[in-house]
Amino acid sequence: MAGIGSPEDDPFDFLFKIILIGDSNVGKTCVVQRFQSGAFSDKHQNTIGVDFSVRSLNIDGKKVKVQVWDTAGQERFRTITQSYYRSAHGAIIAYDLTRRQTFESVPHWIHEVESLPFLFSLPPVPCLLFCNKSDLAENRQILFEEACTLAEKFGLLAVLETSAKESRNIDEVFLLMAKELIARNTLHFHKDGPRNSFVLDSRPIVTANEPEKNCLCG
Ligand SMILES: Nc1nc2c(ncn2[C@@H]2O[C@H](COP(=O)(O)OP(=O)(O)OP(=O)(O)O)[C@@H](O)[C@H]2O)c(=O)[nH]1
Ligand SMILES: [Mg+2]
Repeated sequence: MAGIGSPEDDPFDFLFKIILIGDSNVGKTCVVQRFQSGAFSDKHQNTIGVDFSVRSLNIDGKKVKVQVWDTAGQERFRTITQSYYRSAHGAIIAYDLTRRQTFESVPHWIHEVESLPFLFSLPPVPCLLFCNKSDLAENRQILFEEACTLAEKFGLLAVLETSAKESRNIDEVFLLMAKELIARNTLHFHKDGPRNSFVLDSRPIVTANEPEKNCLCG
């Protein structure tokens, strides 16, 4: 599997493709922008289709490229966004803790992930939940404990409260997912690939152990 651009110019140890889903206006794009560039803008523009971004992380001395596909939450883009699911390694689902409706949509998003074919993961597809806008806690409509219960019920990896505005828990979301993907995937050495690199094989991968299901409560 090829990396982005020239592997010689930009070698990496791992490459993970992560799909970001959830209702419109929960702050998916703001979270990705904060993760990628450290910036936050109040200027709002709904995503049209899918936006793509990439950031390299250093995890335990390894260079990990995280490609994030930030999807539009609006219903009218659903056909386009679903076409990106199958080449993702993991899914991150977002809701807005000030709007209960966005939390009630989470089972629907989980169902979408479970019902669509993923090329690079066998079920259960690693799925992580975050509740955004924790800076607006005074308008909270969903207790964190409710989110933990839901995460446990559906076997999600973790649930985190984030704020793109105040830069809370943003890197942690992607780090948790990347670490989980490193832990659960069998890696194959590609002789012709980037120097000193292991990249994910494009076959579905069987894991020996069930991933630990965490709810980061408290
Ligand atoms: N207070 C607060 N506002 C936020 C936060 N994150 C995003 N917003 C605001 O929420 C609105 C929606 O943000 P987006 O990132 O565009 O939402 P989205 O989920 O990408 O929406 P779609 O692209 O339509 O799916 C914008 O007005 C943001 O400024 C946050 O952490 N705190
Ligand atoms: Mg968006």
